Amino acid sequence: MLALTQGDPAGIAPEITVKAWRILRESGHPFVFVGDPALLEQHAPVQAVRYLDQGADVFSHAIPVLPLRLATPAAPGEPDRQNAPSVIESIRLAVELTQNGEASAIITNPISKEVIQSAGFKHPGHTSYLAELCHVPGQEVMMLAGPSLKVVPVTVHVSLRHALEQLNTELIIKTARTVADGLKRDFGLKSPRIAVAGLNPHAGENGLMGHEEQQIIIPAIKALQQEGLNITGPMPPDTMFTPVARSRYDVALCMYHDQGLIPLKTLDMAEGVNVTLGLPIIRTSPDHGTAFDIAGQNKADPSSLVAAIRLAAQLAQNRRNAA
Ligand SMILES: NC(=O)C1=CN([C@@H]2O[C@H](COP(=O)(O)OP(=O)(O)OC[C@H]3O[C@@H](n4cnc5c(N)ncnc54)[C@H](O)[C@@H]3O)[C@@H](O)[C@H]2O)C=CC1
Ligand SMILES: NCC(=O)COP(=O)(O)O
Repeated sequence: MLALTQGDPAGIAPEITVKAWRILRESGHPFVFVGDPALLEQHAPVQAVRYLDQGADVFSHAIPVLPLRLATPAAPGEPDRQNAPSVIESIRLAVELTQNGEASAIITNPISKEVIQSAGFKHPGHTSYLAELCHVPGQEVMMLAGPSLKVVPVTVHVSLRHALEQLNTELIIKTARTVADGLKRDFGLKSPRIAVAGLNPHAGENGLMGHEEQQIIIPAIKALQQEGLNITGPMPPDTMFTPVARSRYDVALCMYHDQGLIPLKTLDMAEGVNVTLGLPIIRTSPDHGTAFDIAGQNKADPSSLVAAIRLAAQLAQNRRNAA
């Protein structure tokens, strides 16, 4: 069974959950929503369950819900930090259910980093919180996967200035190893082809436009090649996302968040999925955020959540087959 978290109750999570259920009840891929049933029950039949495996019998006629209560009723588009503890508890509980084997994977609905951090949450997002809950802090790697492209940002939710300060050879090496392991284990690629982006225009053009390529990126690539990884670069960032360039690699290792997420969302916004590599559990998520601007207006596209649920089920199956 798959566990789907609540997400921010004032965003589009309730709407895309209902829409995803309508799509998936036909094709299978049952999930249990871990959250407040009040968010869904005006829009779809809902049935409370005590155990996740009860969800299988329920899913064809109602959304199975493992109930959690919000502190205050949700108003679409008006996030309230009083509900942050319930948002966080949904994630914690879904992870626990995955760790104890009740769930085969977790899919997280979007949360607002600003809202939960204003309520005292110490993590920049799900990814590092999941690693803490799984007792592997620092091992987590964010990958965005779509039909056209997979990208991994080496530095993630920090300012661009801070990203430059964080970037170093060891971080690139550690990230690339996790990516190679994850693509082999969960995606079934025998020797994943990793393309490393340069940082500077024209990948620095031999030091003419910056030295990070020679000082940081090329030493990492050489070390990883010596370990046997199928890794190339640094590639000029402005041409590495053309169709021809993309056909030559399985995943692009990008030096900062938007270097990878802009091409990914431009090409694959509807079906892009955020996958956390480096965890003992499987976690996926839609590639988009809370979309407070359209919450409650029946405008939200559930495709990315549906893709995230399908991919989580596929990855769980791959792990079962491998075991
Ligand atoms: N996995 C997660 O929990 C993520 C959370 N966020 C959080 O979401 C909040 C808002 O972030 P933004 O940068 O504004 O990104 P966003 O993805 O929420 O919205 C950007 C634009 O895309 C539109 N959009 C997003 N998803 C859509 C969908 N399914 N259907 C139709 N239109 C959609 C929105 O209406 C908005 O105009 C922030 O607090 C951010 O931290 C952002 C990305 C991922
Ligand atoms: N830009 C991706 C994003 O914000 C998702 O972060 P996380 O909550 O999955 O850590």
